[in-house]
Amino acid sequence: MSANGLPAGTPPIIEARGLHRRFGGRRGLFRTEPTVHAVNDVSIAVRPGETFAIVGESGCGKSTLGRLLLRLIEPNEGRVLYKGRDITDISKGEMRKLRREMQIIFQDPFASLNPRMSVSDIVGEPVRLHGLARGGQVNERVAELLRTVGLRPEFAARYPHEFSGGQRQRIGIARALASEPDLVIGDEPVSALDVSVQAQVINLLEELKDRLGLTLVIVAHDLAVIRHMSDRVAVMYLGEMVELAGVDELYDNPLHPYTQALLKAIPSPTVGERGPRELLQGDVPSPTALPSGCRFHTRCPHARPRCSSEHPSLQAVEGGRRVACHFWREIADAGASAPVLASAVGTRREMRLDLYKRAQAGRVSSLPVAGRQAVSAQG
Ligand SMILES: Nc1ncnc2c1ncn2[C@@H]1O[C@H](COP(=O)(O)OP(=O)(O)OP(=O)(O)O)[C@@H](O)[C@H]1O
Repeated sequence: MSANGLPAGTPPIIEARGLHRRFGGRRGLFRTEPTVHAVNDVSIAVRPGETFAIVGESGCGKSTLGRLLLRLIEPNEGRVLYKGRDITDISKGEMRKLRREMQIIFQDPFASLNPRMSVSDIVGEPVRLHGLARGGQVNERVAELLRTVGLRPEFAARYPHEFSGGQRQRIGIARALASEPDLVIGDEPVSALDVSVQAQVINLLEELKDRLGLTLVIVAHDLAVIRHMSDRVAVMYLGEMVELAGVDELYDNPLHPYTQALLKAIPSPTVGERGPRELLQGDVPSPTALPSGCRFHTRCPHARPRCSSEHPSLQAVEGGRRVACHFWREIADAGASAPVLASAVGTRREMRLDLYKRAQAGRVSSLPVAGRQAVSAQG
């Protein structure tokens, strides 16, 4: 076995090495625009066939990292490797060819589909573009793709506004699958959907992943969703990866105080089932004025003087885990990682029940209002 957990000689399907991405910083006549440090020195290696999740609060750089992996935006520093090949500097033409293998599902199924295109054109476009079928075969392929995502082939003649949120996301998934990709990045693929529909779309993604042998990278802020479907999880805070672990290890025994806080903030399906939900104190500092030392020290309940002066490196922990905290071992020894979380987040079946109960209780506060109103119960 190699360091990334793959049999020796098998490259990760996608790999980030020391990626940095900054926005802004332009000099004007009278003032310089602040620089946003969106992604700072992030390295990950995704194994073929796994579901790899990237989680964290809004603004922590998850989406930027997802887009860097697909080269939809360029890094300021660092490299991106696809199946062992360095694709950081390849030409636009070469990248276009590779796009067939690397697809993205966007968060907002209302904004991501062209309202003037029929479903047949939306799903058929990548099929034609990549020369995967011609003439009447394109329509056959569109019908097959619609069936694959649980939609009726007759829907091909309709337009996006005729569908519910869940159905639109299925159309987005069909489009992503149309080019027969190996790697699909889902950028918050269910967070704009009603909670009752979220479970259906998650189940669909899982099923398609197994059936089509895909690798999934899921970007999300909802840890309950991630628990259900991922193999490994990278937790990000202010542009940095602070913890990386297998999903069960992370949920049963989170090591980083930020991961612990995120898990404690997951709403419980039943009041009294576990301790009170503890919301993370304070706001995320601005990515234009990063705190010194550990970036989480301004909100960390375990912070000590060293945390504000010395930046913690990402340390290797047993079992391929990584954590960036000076005091993770002492915190774990003191029992602060709250093992109650294991049962609180629960098994796959409990997770479905959790999503269902949260929907019943109307606990969908993280959803955009437009998404909530427009989604029908059909999914
Ligand atoms: N094109 C851009 N121009 C300027 N700043 C940007 C741009 N894209 C992202 N940012 C900033 O970079 C930081 C990280 O953004 P990013 O969207 O990657 O975070 P995120 O964790 O995915 O958050 P969200 O879930 O809200 O999308 C944020 O401060 C954001 O405002």
